[in-house]
Amino acid sequence: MSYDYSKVIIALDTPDEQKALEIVRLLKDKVSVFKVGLELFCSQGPKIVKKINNEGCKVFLDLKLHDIPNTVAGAAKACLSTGAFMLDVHASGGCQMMRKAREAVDNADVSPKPILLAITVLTSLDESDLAAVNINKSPTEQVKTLALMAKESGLDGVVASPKEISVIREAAGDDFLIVTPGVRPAWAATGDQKRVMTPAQALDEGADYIVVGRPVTAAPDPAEALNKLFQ
Ligand SMILES: O=C(O)c1cc(=O)[nH]c(=O)n1[C@@H]1O[C@H](COP(=O)(O)O)[C@@H](O)[C@H]1O
Repeated sequence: MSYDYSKVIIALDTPDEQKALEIVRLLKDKVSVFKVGLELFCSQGPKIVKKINNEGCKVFLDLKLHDIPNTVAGAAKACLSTGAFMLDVHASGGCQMMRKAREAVDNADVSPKPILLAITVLTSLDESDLAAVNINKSPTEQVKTLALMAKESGLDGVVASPKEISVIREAAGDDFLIVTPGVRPAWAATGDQKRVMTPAQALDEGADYIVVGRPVTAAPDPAEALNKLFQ
């Protein structure tokens, strides 16, 4: 079975601009969306987004905004000027916060508008981690609650683990985007990810995008690792 590499987002978790751009240049024939997270953004600032765009690639600007509604609205507005293709906020910031982020995107004079996603339950957390913060629900139940809040707040989709795809689809429908990190080919180490499936399983379950970092970027030959992502 052949899998669609346009659904693959590569996470550039490095503080180093040259290393990030090297990976983009090495993989851009196959993948067109790269993720700039807090490590790269805090090290290099917003200009890194333009530099990746100049390579002909799109950027998921993954800053996981989570604050009071007014502050998140301002930060989302500031993110829009970077030219990002995707932005995210934490669903657990609440519906009012997510609606303010939605308004900031809708009111901005940018075209096309970025996709606005909500983080549900981080893929590094399991049931015992949720219990430790007094959330006495399974990750699946909590993801469903947060995904429905995100949908009600007008967001375009959510970030969740592949294990929750079918529950989100059933609750939120086919036109709600599902982006799944926590993907690990059978040949890769799980590391700090707890709710995982393989990239092939995640796409079979119906993920719109999968996010993968270290199995590709930390491999001795990232291009070869990308080629065998679905094995
Ligand atoms: O928002 C994310 O992208 C994200 C959400 C989540 O729940 N889990 C998660 O791992 N991520 C990100 O996805 C990437 C996964 O990287 P690897 O674990 O190296 O494949 C990292 O950049 C994380 O910040």
